[in-house]
Amino acid sequence: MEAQRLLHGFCSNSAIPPIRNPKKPFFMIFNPSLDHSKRWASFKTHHYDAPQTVSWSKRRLECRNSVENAGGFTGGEKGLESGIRRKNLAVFVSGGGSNFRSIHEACLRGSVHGDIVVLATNKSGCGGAEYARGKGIPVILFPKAKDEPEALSPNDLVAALRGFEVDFILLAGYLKLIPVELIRAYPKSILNIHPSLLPAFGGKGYYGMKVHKAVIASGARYSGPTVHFVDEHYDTGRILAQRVVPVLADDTADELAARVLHQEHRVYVEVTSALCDERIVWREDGVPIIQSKENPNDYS
Ligand SMILES: Nc1nc2c(c(=O)[nH]1)N[C@@H](CN(C=O)c1ccc(C(=O)N[C@@H](CCC(=O)O)C(=O)O)cc1)CN2
Ligand SMILES: NCC(=O)N[C@@H]1O[C@H](COP(=O)([O-])[O-])[C@@H](O)[C@H]1O
Repeated sequence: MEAQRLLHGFCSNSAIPPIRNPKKPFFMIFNPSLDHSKRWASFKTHHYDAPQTVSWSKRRLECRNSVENAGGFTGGEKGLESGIRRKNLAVFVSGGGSNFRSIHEACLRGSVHGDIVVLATNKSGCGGAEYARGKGIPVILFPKAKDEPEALSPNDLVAALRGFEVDFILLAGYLKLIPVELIRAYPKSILNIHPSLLPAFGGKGYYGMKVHKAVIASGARYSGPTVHFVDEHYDTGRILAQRVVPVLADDTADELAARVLHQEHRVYVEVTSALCDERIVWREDGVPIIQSKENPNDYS
């Protein structure tokens, strides 16, 4: 039976082919969370304006799901009224963990349809780890270091995250390079927040206050957080969201850091909400965009 449904979300997973040129009538989405017979669905785009003037805000993506009611979309499961399954999140921290706490609180109040099921850190005594222990969230150590002998190897880390049935990984002030084993195990499913407008002021050596000091020293008039997908290198993955704050003439690095951090807490919760709602869409040119929660016809 062909079920036509407006699909409010897309799994952000490398198995999903990019959205074809929206001016063309059909493209395919591969939803790996469904069993084999139900994974492909074709989508038809409807244009409200003449094709040459169509903009993302005017385009409605309609899923013509040519399969039976696919698992994972039934309302009867522990899913939302839209039938989208609640997601399991892993967060990686190295420090105080204010972004981690902000996302955890959003999960608890229902702003994010997900649960943080595990925290990973390279610093077992950091603030984020202490907060996790206080909330009953398991803490795992990665990577191995001389002062953390019980930490995990990359393959053990992947196995541990699979054991927690993690869907998405959020880096939040984590200061070590994520290994390729984890990136291959979680394609298009690892995000990071960086405290500058990438690609500026990113890469090896750019973390924490070093970033804000470099921004001020450069004379840049604007800064702000970037949320991006993680690839094998520091800060070079696909940009998903940014927010802009002014850099004031007399700003100290601490004042700029506080202004940026306030926006980090907001944008990371918004992005994590979109991730869990499957509202992240991959454009044909490989750029990820976010479907608005309020208006499914709007993207940013
Ligand atoms: N594979 C990836 N791993 C990580 C990424 C990424 O984009 N791809 N992002 C970082 C977070 N980050 C910036 O957002 C970042 C963190 C740390 C460094 C850095 O230079 N680290 C130092 C070591 C610092 C320390 O141990 O105290 C270094 O590697 O020499 C740059 C950018 C998280 N992982
Ligand atoms: N390059 C990575 C980097 O600099 N990340 C930054 O570390 C801070 C962590 O704060 P938090 O522990 O309070 O969330 C945040 O400002 C985050 O952008």
